[in-house]
Amino acid sequence: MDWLLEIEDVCYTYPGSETPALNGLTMRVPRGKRCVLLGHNGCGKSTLFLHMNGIYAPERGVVKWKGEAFSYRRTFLSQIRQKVGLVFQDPEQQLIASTVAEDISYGLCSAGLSDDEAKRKVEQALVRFGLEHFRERPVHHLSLGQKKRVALAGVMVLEPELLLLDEPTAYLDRLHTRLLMKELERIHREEGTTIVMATHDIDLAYEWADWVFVIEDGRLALEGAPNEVFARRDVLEGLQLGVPLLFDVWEALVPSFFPETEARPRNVADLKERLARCLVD
Ligand SMILES: Nc1ncnc2c1ncn2[C@@H]1O[C@H](COP(=O)(O)OP(=O)(O)OP(=O)(O)O)[C@@H](O)[C@H]1O
Repeated sequence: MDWLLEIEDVCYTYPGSETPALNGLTMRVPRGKRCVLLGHNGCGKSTLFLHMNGIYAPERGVVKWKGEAFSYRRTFLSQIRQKVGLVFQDPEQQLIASTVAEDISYGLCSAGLSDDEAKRKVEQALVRFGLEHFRERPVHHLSLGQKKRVALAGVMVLEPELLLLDEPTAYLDRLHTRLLMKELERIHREEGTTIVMATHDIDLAYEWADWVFVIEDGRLALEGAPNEVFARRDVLEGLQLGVPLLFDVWEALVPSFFPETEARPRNVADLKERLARCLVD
């Protein structure tokens, strides 16, 4: 496999803390994949993201971009932050400009785009995230979910090669979760963006991802294709993470309705279709 970003034996302990947040973590992000990062509160997901775009430097271990170790010099860091976009869990940490349109255009202007080109991209992003009516709104007048959408738009408009999303659906309602997932699908398909999403939504993880990482106590506990990872019910239940609802439903239907050899459905629509066919037969 072709790795975009590699984390090798990385350790990191916050000042004043006795327990390491990352404790010998080794993992590789496969290029072009939609990856999810699963794990309990406090297992180290956000700390890992902060290492992946060079905001934090590891105490021990190495982070590599396309096989090259991070150097942490100013020029290297400014280049890596153009390639690796990070949307923080808390949008309040991300928003800087006074209005929504200014905030989304902030990174584009620093990237040296012409005013016309930046304006065109900002308009597109406003529509894609359902923010067209908030264009001139002061950022501090927005709800938390609206702020989260502005933060997502402001990073995604920069078209990073690797997009890191720390719980992107937190605070989003159903409609805006769907809009976000549609947008992630589009950038993955059209621009080949590699995406890593930290989430607690195991059902969304199963339907969306093509690679899954499970982190526990600052280390990699499990990784692989969703069907392989979620088949490890023993490990996932031992970690109190559980398995996707579709897995449980499928197991209740096999073998009475479907043979054990049949591949598992990846989403609800797929299951509905198969059930309809099965009931007609
Ligand atoms: N600024 C900080 N100072 C001290 N300790 C911290 C700091 N930030 C995080 N930690 C600790 O580091 C560990 C890892 O935290 P991190 O935020 O990376 O977890 P997480 O997996 O992202 O959690 P969540 O699912 O709740 O977002 C936790 O034990 C946390 O308490």
